[in-house]
Amino acid sequence: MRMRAVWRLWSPGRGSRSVGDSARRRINASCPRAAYLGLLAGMALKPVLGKLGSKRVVLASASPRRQEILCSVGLRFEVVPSWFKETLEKSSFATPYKYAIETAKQKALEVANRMHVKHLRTPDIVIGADTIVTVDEHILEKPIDKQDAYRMLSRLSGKEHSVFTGVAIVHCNSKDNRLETEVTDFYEETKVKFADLSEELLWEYIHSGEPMDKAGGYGIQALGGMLVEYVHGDFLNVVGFPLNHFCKKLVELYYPPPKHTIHHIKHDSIPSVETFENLSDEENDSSSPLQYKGAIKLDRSKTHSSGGVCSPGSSNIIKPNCMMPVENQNGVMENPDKFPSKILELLDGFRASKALFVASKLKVFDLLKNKGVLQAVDVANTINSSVCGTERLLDACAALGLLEKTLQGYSNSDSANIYLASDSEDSLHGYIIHSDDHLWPLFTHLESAVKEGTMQNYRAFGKKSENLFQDSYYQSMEVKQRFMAAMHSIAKLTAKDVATAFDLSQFRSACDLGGCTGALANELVQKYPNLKVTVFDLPEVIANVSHFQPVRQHTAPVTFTSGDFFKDNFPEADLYILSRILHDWTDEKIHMLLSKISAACKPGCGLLLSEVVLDDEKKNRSTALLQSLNMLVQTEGKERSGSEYQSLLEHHGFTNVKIILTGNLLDAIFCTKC
Ligand SMILES: O=c1[nH]cc([C@@H]2O[C@H](COP(=O)(O)OP(=O)(O)OP(=O)(O)O)[C@@H](O)[C@H]2O)c(=O)[nH]1
Repeated sequence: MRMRAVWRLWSPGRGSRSVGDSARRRINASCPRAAYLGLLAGMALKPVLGKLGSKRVVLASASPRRQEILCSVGLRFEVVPSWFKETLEKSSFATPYKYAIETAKQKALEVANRMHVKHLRTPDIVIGADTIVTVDEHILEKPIDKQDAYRMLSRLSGKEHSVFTGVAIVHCNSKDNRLETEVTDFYEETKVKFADLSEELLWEYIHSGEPMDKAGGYGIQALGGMLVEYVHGDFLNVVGFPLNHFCKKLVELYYPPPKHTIHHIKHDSIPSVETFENLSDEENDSSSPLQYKGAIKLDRSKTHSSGGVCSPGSSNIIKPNCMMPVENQNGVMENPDKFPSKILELLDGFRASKALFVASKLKVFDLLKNKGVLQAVDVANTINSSVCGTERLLDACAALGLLEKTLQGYSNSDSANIYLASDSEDSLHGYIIHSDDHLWPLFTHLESAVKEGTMQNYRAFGKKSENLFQDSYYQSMEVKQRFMAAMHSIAKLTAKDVATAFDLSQFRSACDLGGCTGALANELVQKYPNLKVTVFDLPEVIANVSHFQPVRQHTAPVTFTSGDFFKDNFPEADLYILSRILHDWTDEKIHMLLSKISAACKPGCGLLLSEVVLDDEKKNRSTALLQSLNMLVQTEGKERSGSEYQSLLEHHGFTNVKIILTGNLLDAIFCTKC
């Protein structure tokens, strides 16, 4: 059996497939019931997603497979890999799965604590997982070297073994600055049987490099799939995350079924599709004040009635658009109406954005940060606006979670104090104003941009953009400062995650090409005190960087040098950085730039990119895909997928391309010059 044919099934190279695809294909071929359940899992998560949509969900895992499994069902989450060392004493656990659960729990708790203490960003939910393989009463984790992989795989050869994934879902709450956590955990077991493996096959597989970061030393979703005779149970559990069981847990946690319906639900291994679809609307949220709780107790004739009025106070009259579940003839709860909540939310999106923009522009958040609590009339007087208009704006902001409203008046929410006040360290004010003044007018011409396939700067601002940056962003001092403030906001928000995505400790000098205000550079010198970082950017930018510099920084200062990276020679360095640069340009210009960088790089030099990385199929990451539209209306560039970046980079002699989806607004890509 030769292995070359399916190589790259998983790696982010061209022709790679997502775990969803490869997993589904395999399940379909070998286990129709599992295929059915796999599909159900996707549907099941959707309604729960609505529930999680407003929460800050963190995946405490560096495993790209876990990230992709959860991404593929549309869950929105940040990735913060756990620093917990997997060194629990195995013999102290009565069963292997208890060990996996405890490790998963410790991984998640470590991240919850770290985020709470260090970053003052207490997540709502942290998910941790740990996958182990057990055979002949041995627990196998990830091999430490090739010999170890050999020992593991030869143990598995010709036998059935178990794969356990322990999962911990940690709900967090910050009370008086103390972190409170509530842990829900579970495990899933899948049995896998290996064929007899010849020495030659075994070593060929080990030399492919695939076993090294995988529990038991194999990746069932890729080459390792060829070693497998059968799988009994959840395939994705073997890959690293038991999605189906996870969905069931979420449903259990968020939608405990009303008692009298339990016996009606047809249980296969998970509740039927209809039951999950019932959950898709916020209005079914048991914590919602508009939940129409009483209606569930209606006698059947009333439940099936189609007339009447539905109001919170009149529980025994029901109309279909109240989205109450009703029983169908099989006794399964169904939603009579497919209410278009998602579409309505999108329809409203621009109103919410504009409310945020206007409140920011009128400095409402600055005012409330300084004054604490104010009545609408006081806010109106201070911002020189009508009382009736201000009151509606404040109410809308409160309903959107940006403000808090009590009898005493309006005050900032925690996140408004951190991100919306213009003087706060992590303020997004600059980006909000840029969005209102620059992106909003451009987006009003999205239709033309789509029809013509070009940027809309001329239509929006009456200026031809022959030289994008000179003509669009640096045409006046005011626009330039606004643009720099916007870039600074995003760079500050993302810098830590980008700077820590890869270990860059071997580098001594770095040059951030187009590094603007130096926000990422300043983060890098903090993390790597021995790294000398130069920011190289246009003279117009460099002339204005001073007031963006940190006040108290106990590291060697970042150096700023002016020049045009397309035309001028840039400073020598052993690490080059391009953050949000490539997405501005066409492939042709990118080739020009990468070829210059490649020529400047000695072998072993590194190149760090930070960009929004699209999934290869360009269908999952809506924020990233909307960002690509953003590039369409204002530049000649676009956002690209991991494979597209990989191919651009490899073309210029950069190898070992690694991508980390940080869960933040920018992802990180690292490669080295061979
Ligand atoms: O068939 C496959 N089996 C297992 C995997 C991958 O193996 C690892 C398991 O390791 P662990 O649970 O310790 O997770 P890590 O990768 O170290 O990430 P954490 O940060 O979460 O500790 C996991 O990545 C599985 O996906 C596989 O790919 N195929």
